Amino acid sequence: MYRLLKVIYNLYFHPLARFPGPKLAAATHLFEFYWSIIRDGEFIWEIERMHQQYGPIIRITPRELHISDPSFYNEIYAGNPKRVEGDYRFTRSTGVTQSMFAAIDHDLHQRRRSPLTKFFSKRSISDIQPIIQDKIERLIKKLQRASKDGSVVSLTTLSAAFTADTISHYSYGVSMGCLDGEVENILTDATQAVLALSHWLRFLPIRFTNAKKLPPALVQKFFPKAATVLQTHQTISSLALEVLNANEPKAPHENMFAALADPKLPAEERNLGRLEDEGFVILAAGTETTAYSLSVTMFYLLDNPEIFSKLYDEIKAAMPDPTHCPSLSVLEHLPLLRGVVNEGLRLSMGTLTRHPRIAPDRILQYKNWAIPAGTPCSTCTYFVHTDPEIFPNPSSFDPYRWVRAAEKGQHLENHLALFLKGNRACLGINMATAEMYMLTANLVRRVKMKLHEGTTIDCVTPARDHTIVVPKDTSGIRAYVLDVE
Ligand code: HEM
Repeated sequence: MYRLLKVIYNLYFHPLARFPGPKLAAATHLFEFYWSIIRDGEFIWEIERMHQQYGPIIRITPRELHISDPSFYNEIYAGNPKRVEGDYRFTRSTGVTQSMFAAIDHDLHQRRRSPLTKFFSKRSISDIQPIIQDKIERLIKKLQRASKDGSVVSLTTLSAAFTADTISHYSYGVSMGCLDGEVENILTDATQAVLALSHWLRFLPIRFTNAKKLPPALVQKFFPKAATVLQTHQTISSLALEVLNANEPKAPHENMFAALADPKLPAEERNLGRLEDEGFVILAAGTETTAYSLSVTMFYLLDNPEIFSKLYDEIKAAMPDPTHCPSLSVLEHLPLLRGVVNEGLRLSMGTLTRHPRIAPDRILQYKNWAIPAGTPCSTCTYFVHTDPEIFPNPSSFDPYRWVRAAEKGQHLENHLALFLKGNRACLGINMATAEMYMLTANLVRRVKMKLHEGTTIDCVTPARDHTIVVPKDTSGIRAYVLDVE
């Protein structure tokens, strides 16, 4: 009876009752459940279809709107001083409830984010170029070995090993060492395992570490992926404990864990659970997305030899000695490299999911529609990055579109939406782009590769939303290494 009344309320009396969209989506969350869970991450394609039928603003669940109009983007993803809140059904989707990402309230989110912002400023990232270059050298050694023994390499796995080693080294001072032995990356396995469940977690609030209460042998036998997640949590947990229990506390500027354990922070903000969750978010966020963007960029470069060769010439002129990479600021000013990085970021999409934001204290006016305060609203990056008005012929890899726009003084980069905008945007933008510029420049300048026959456009074609992008073919970007300089 209650459910029936709720459906009637949702359809006829809810503040969103007059917004366009299918009745089923407005009536019940089962519609979202079907497309996200039964159809395993295909809600985005249903949202695309709904926009074609109902126009730019649609009600996609009983309580949520999706707006596909780039001109409204900055209203949803607003910056300070506007208050912007997270949506509990989304923030719980990673199972890490005490992180900054999961802080719904605007002020709490800003308080959690602020001790970490200095680590990700342009200047701080410019200072860690030697760390990034060190990981690149290790990766190139692996490629050298593959060129000698003729083995096929997975650029997807190697990119994730590179990003995992870089962020672990930078965030708490110890590299995970994925590039040192046989490439093993429990972090990337754990992230993918958690994110594959992200739609379930919108419906069922679970904190992953609760699984710790189960006997480890049982978890390993019946939920091997959860076991990987727990293993990662345990690594992070022991690092957090070390920092919290240190006799001589490290200075907060030494590394991110030390900053999170700063005695000046309120006690409730520096307990073990909080450090574990924030640690997991930083490591996971710093690994998977950038790695995917890197491997997508390499796919398109290897698939377009003419562009590759022009880029090689540009980089060679700036990097005559292949073992001496120029500074980040020099790389960022190479027009074609900049176009390649931007185009790789655009086509990789970053995430395929929707990132809802709530304006808690104001009505958002979209054309004739007054969106009530407190309504979760989103615009998926995919719709911005494939908008033909902004990016003509959007599915083609055309780095020159960025070069042409820059020459005309157009700010096409304003439409690069994968890091989102506003005060809850990605904290790691500078780090992600530094890794993209440096690894791409080094690989193009120093390594001759050829795509494996089984690596096709399907390997970079978005198919499912597991928060991150799951491509049509999940076998990864594989290549032969012909020569290394
Ligand atoms: C291509 C690479 C990357 C993409 C596409 C990306 C994308 C995003 C997005 C969309 C969000 C917003 C999530 C939300 O609240 O709805 C986010 C948040 C975040 N990202 Fe990234 N990210 C990337 C790389 C990185 C890197 C390298 C780091 C380094 C640690 C990082 C750290 C974070 C953190 C800590 C947050 C939470 C920010 C907050 O809640 O205030 N990201 N990222």
